[in-house]
Amino acid sequence: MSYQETYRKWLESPALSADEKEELRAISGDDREMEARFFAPLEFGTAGLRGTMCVGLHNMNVHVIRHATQAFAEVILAEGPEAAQKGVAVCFDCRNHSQEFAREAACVMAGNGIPVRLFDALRPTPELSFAIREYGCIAGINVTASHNPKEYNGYKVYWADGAQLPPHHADAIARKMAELDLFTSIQRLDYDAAVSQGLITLMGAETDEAFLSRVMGQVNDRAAVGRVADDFKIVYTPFHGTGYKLIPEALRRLGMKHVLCVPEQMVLDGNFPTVASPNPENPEGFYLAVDLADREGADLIVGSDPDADRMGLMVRNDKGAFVPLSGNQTGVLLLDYLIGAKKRSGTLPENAVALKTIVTTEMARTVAEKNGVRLFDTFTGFKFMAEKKNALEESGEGKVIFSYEESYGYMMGDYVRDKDAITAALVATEMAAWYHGQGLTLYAAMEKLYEKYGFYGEKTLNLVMPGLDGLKKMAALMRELRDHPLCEIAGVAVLQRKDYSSGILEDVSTGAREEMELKGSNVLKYKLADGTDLVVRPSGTEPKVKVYILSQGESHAQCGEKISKYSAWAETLQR
Ligand SMILES: O=P(O)(O)OC[C@H]1O[C@H](O)[C@H](O)[C@@H](O)[C@@H]1O
Repeated sequence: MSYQETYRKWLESPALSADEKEELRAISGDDREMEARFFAPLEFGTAGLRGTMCVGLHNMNVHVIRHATQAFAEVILAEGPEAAQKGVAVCFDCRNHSQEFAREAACVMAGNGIPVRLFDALRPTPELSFAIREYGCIAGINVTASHNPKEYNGYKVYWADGAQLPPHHADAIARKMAELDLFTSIQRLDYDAAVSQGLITLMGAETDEAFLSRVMGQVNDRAAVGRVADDFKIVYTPFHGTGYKLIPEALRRLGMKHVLCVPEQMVLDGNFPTVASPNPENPEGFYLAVDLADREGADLIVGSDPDADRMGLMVRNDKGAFVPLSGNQTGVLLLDYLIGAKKRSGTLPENAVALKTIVTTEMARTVAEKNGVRLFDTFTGFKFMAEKKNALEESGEGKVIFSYEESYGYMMGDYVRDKDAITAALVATEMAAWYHGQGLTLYAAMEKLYEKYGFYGEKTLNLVMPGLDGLKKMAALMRELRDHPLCEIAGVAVLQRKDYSSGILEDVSTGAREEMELKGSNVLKYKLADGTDLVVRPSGTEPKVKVYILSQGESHAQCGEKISKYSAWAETLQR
């Protein structure tokens, strides 16, 4: 069907309200807008569906939510009646329409006879992952666009282990969606009817408490906090989102006496009025936190994104000014701290393992291996880390103590299979308190790690390619890099090329090829003669190709020079 036909189908459907039809009529003369909204359905990417909120096939609205949920329900029903009766947990964040979309998803599951446990109000993403496992649900749904700008919303799907669906399973939903008519295939029960029939039940404070008690089990060294609690101060911001309740509560339970929350950003608001982007990866959003921390003489700033799966830290540098720690740095600090704390308390498993993604700093490998801990790489996304954790632990091959990716995601413990800002904020605060007791800021602690393990520097360049043209440009760039394999980059020889799509590693000088364990993802990785790794991949969540520069050298200056050189090269890839 052409986009014009799909547009007309929507306009004529009785499923659309008068307001929705009005919105569509308003774009009738705008061909580009019509094409952008109706050229194709949204695809399941790194984290399920994500799009801007408006009426359209390529957007987030109740119709797309119902359609995806009908397809998901049929995938669940195919597992048999016993599996379906385990039910689905449904969660949502603070975004505009999130609660409405979550209720719609619940009503469609109920209409298919599948029981739903719906949160009574917004909750952090990791609490959903926990609830699926805790209540033995078959699956989960989360309505959130995580850290994206306010125009976006998203739909994440989880399976019984509490992890987001791996690609082969998500593909089954996508295939079902293609088979099912978006309007006429939907089986939906009204919310009140579903509640009165017991098909929708609510989760509330009891689930928070069960989750928090597991989170608190991740504390390694409460005494380290007790020793500094009188003067160690932190500032926390939830960026208007779901971390607002449980993170301050977890920090209080840790024994922190001075937790100052940024009042303007404690206000739940899907318009994120105080920030351009509610993403702890963007340090600009921390300006209110920095003001408060400077006024109050705080030592550390912790922030979580709107669905409280990402966590970011701002620390005082050697001049006393607040600077961001990158996700790579925070992960390295946490990994080193956790290994040390667990060794000190005698709780480090003998076969301890850490996980990171292929685009995360190699410094983590050095830290792990120098401490006798194995480290494995996965593709981007916690579904892959969850899969690896399950496989290693089920086979008895290893016990995962920490998993992380550079994009500010950290996972600890056994009760979640997704990134978890609640536990990460707790352990990062404990770690900062432990260093504070030795007169060190996290900034100083990071410098010591560089001296101990070697200098590393990372940078990610985003080659933004929006719209329909952008999709084509991204595909063309990846094709070109495959059709004309690079032998040198910015004048430096390429030693190895890894194509994670085919799973082939090629030695450039000998031409020898071998199969890698990881394959099936559109990612290219180059190992260069100066020790740098460069990775090129299209983002699964935003219209951009990401180029990751992972350098190492003898000093910060040397890493910096390499980063500038390869950044200049990466910019030449922008179409
Ligand atoms: O690099 P992208 O595909 O855009 O993904 C960036 C990030 O998006 C989400 O937050 C996912 O949950 C992460 O696992 C991922 O690292």
